[in-house]
Amino acid sequence: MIKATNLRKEFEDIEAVKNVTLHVKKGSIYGLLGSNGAGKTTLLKMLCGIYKQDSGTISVMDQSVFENVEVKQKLIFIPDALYFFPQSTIKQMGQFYRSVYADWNEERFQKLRSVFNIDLNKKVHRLSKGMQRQVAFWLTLSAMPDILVLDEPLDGLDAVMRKKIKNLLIQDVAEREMTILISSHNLREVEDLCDHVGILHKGELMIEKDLDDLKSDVHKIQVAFKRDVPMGLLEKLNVLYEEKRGSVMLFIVRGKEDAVTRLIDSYNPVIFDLLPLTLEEIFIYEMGDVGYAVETIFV
Ligand SMILES: Nc1ncnc2c1ncn2[C@@H]1O[C@H](COP(=O)(O)OP(=O)(O)OP(=O)(O)O)[C@@H](O)[C@H]1O
Repeated sequence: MIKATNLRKEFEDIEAVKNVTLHVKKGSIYGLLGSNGAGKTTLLKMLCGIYKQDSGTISVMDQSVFENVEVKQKLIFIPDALYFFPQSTIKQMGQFYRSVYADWNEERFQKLRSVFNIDLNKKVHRLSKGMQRQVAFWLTLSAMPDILVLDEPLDGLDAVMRKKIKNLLIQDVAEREMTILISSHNLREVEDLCDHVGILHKGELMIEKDLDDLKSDVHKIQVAFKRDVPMGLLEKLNVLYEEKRGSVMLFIVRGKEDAVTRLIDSYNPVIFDLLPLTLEEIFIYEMGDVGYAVETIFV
């Protein structure tokens, strides 16, 4: 759905995006993670056709996106800093969106009143920051985009509203294969939403991963044996990290759950637990140096 190859963007003295290649598949939710100043906003703006890249290619729905009205009809970008017309009410903003987006769904707009629960006749500028963000989602989801690009979208929303909005997004992905590209400086905030993750660090995409693969392939195990850990076992385990805690060993291993379990059971352990890992742990253990370099996005 979105394909970018060797993208580069420079501002005066800084190379904000360096040679980034990225692919977002139709119907997936791709989390673009990175610390402050990593280049997320710059990259998103290029992918939405707001900035023109200095070099590299971008294809959105198999077309170029820059100054392409047809593609922009189907793609909505919710920026970090929201913009609404001065003095406009939610209703008036809705009328504007309806005039711009051919797929505007009035029925949905009305239905979503019960989710957002804000008076349609309120001027958007008089609403709180979090409420303005809710209005941005309300308008966007009523415009039924095929692609949704979100720059730090959950900032300023309370926990209940975050959950509601995440559910609405997942519903659109499940029901009509909407594609979402979402940036965040916080992995935990989006890990329950994304199926793919890319980590941008100092303008470079360091890692791109399918989260399901990651989660099913890395495990934490606690194990103890009557004597020392059998030598043969260690040779067969793909150990990413190990630590001795008294008589219990903690290992982070890569491999399928069944295979790891069978292998350890065959050595008759006295204690054996296989525990789930958080994404944070997976990144830190599996990515080694890179994991540590991007630690700031786990805060
Ligand atoms: N319009 C601009 N003019 C000059 N420099 C810019 C401009 N926009 C971004 N930059 C620089 O490019 C780098 C990347 O900025 P960008 O806003 O893309 O990062 P980000 O990952 O979105 O950061 P944050 O999480 O803080 O929003 C920064 O060093 C920033 O100062």
